[in-house]
Amino acid sequence: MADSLPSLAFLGAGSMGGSILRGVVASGIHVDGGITATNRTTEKAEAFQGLAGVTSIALSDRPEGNAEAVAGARIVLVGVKPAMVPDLLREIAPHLAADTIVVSVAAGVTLQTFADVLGADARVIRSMPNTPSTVRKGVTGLAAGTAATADDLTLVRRLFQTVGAVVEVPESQIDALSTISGSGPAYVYLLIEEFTKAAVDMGFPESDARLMVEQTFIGATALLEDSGEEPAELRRRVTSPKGTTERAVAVLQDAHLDRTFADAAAAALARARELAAGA
Ligand SMILES: NC(=O)C1=CN([C@@H]2O[C@H](COP(=O)(O)OP(=O)(O)OC[C@H]3O[C@@H](n4cnc5c(N)ncnc54)[C@H](O)[C@@H]3O)[C@@H](O)[C@H]2O)C=CC1
Ligand SMILES: O=C(O)[C@@H]1CCC=N1
Repeated sequence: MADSLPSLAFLGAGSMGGSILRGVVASGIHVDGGITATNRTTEKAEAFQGLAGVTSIALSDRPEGNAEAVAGARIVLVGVKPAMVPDLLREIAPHLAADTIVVSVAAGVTLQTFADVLGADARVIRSMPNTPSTVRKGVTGLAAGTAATADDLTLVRRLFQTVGAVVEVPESQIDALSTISGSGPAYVYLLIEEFTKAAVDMGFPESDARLMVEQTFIGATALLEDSGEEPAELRRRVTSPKGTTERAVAVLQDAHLDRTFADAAAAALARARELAAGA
């Protein structure tokens, strides 16, 4: 792993940009020239004040903040909502150096959209990270634009490896990756919420229900990571023949989780295509 990163600008450090920023800071990696984050409001900007090596700008106080952040950065992360990306790119285009690497985290926004605004020579890499990047357990997909060099991709891979695992894919697959690992944390939290309701319905106080469910998810996934076993084998070890788990798993399988997850991913993919079309 590299021991330093070049200067970073996070334009839009909300849920996602903020997660990457916090993960990078938590990693302790040295960032040559530091990190600048911009957000619209002072409230959002204050969330990053006091973080070592981070300059946090509220655009409400400093309207030129994005231009300032870009001027000092080697890697610029575009972390605003998809519909806001073209306007932001028009704003920063005059301030980008020829070798600035622009990294998008926006769902659905294509490399072509970036090239349309920044020009075909702009060095753009599409990323699709997820929020566990905050605790350096993220998964990030990367797809490089044609003008990005191999060294650019190496630098950006290094950035995201400081906050988790990295998967390189062609751009044609990045929206599909988003439906799995980008959105995936939300699916996991939904399962936790619903499972907790089942525990409360069995008479447990909310606090005990939460502890049982959350520690079960944390423990089961930690065991998966630590053991290196297949999930199916770990499930088998819980499921005694003719025992209680077998009955519960049969009910879950009857609910066609396989089809439900496939349908959910397909719905997310359809929405990514709408976003790509500017909807
Ligand atoms: N939330 C998630 O789990 C993931 C989000 N993404 C992508 O990340 C992007 C941001 O999503 P979230 O972080 O969820 O939204 P968010 O609303 O939490 O963050 C967006 C931030 O952008 C700031 N902002 C708005 N206009 C700005 C401007 N002109 N200049 C600088 N900052 C500006 C806002 O102050 C806000 O803090 C989206 O494009 C989304 O597709 C990608 C992967 C996962
Ligand atoms: O919901 C969204 O559009 C973004 C992309 C993946 C996760 N959050």
